[in-house]
Amino acid sequence: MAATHCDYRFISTGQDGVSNVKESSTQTEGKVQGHGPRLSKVNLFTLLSLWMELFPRRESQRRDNASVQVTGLVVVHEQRILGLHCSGAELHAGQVAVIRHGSRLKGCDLYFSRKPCSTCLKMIINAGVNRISYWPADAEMSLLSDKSEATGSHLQEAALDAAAAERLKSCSRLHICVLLQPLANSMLQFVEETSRNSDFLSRMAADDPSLDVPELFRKECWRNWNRFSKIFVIDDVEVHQELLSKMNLENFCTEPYFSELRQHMRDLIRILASVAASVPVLEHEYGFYETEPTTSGYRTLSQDVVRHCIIQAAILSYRTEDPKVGVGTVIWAEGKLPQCDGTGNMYLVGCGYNAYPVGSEYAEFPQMDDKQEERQRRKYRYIIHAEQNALTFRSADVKEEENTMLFVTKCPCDECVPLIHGTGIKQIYTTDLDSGKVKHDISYIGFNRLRDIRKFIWQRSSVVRSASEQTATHLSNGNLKSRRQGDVDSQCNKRLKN
Ligand SMILES: Nc1ccn([C@H]2C[C@H](O)[C@@H](COP(=O)(O)OP(=O)(O)OP(=O)(O)O)O2)c(=O)n1
Repeated sequence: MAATHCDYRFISTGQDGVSNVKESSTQTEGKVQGHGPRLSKVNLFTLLSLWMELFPRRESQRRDNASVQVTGLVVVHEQRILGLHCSGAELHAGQVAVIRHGSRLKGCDLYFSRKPCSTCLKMIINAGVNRISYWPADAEMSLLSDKSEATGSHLQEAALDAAAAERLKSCSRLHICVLLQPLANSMLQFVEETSRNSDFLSRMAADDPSLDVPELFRKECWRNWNRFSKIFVIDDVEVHQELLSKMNLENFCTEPYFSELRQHMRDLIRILASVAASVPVLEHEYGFYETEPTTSGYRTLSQDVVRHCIIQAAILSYRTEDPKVGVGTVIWAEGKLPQCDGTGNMYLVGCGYNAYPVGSEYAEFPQMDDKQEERQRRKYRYIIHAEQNALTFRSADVKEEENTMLFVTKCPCDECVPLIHGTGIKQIYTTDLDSGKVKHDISYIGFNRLRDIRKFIWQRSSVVRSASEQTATHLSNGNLKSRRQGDVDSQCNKRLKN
């Protein structure tokens, strides 16, 4: 499919090979073929911007003005993520980016979950940003007439804002466009299958073999899809076309571009729904809990924020280069600056996924795992782990006086544990499915021995655990089994299955 407009581009890797936005990826270019399907960088950044819009927020971070919508933002410099943001109570996402990055925005690409308003746009243009991409649904200044508070005057303001945004766009050299790429073949299926087999769901299956994990996963996907599609997909085709026209995207309204656009949007939302289902919402039953609670001065995050960060890591894992196992990491710190972001005082330190060394060519390094008898032909000595990439290419330093937290989708291994420790990370949020094991050429022994970092592990909640411990009793067959364990398990299962 051809690019449909000189400024607004819907990037296709299709028949005519249009690729006006070349993926000048650092460590991964040219290695897509031959591996399992992986997310393109454009889609990865787009998905992360949508997910940032959904960052859980406290009452004090909520916006009062319903016609200005919460917006997620990913700041990218030379294909690397510098910041993950969302609007705060007072500030729009674009304003947050200006406050957080200042003149470092020069040359950056910004991925917004909604078309930014003119107030943000003028500052972003002024900062010398390279490119802005936004999700082609409703704008930050809502253009939808059925918004409860969108009275006539709000809509008038929104129309004026859209006109100003157009004028700013046409008078600047900045590319403001819609970047979406069709997913690689079988990507949806691959994400569904791997998310269903996530370490988080596998931990639950190991805890309770009678748990119907596929069914739990299916329900979570469905719940997520219903929620996300209401926010990110305009159900009514005519309303969507009208919106696109208001944003000067009429070229998308013609067929077959319009149907293709909607299909790509829905596909990405399905990806988001599956990845989010890999860590199900099971309040009071499962969560990230500290195994050996310490009395460190730092507060612990709420379960919904932890889950949000873990899912950021899970999204990143779909950019892996490992032929079999994708791992993602994000590192966040709690800063001392006043809260301006919708994330409170949290800021991104770094993020990464497992991949071969930067600049390596396709198949330059061994790709086999333990199935290859000859150990020198296995991948393990060549792959850079997610944590290693996140630490190496971090966008901020780790400060001794701040609480820096690492979120990773697989238990840190013995190669990474000393690095994490040495960097000054204060908290780790992960799964311990592999902890204490030596699997193939990777050892996961050191994680248990880590003492001065607080570890929060995906597990049954302490309420459920202590209920079973208190009533532990020996059954006649000699196994230690809780008397009430059966009741608790079945209650838990009932809720999980409902
Ligand atoms: N905290 C971690 C743990 C692992 N890895 C990476 C290193 C490898 O690229 C991959 C693990 O590879 P394996 O194929 O050995 O994975 P498993 O042992 O999980 O596979 P399986 O259990 O299916 O044998 O994950 C990572 O980046 N960060």
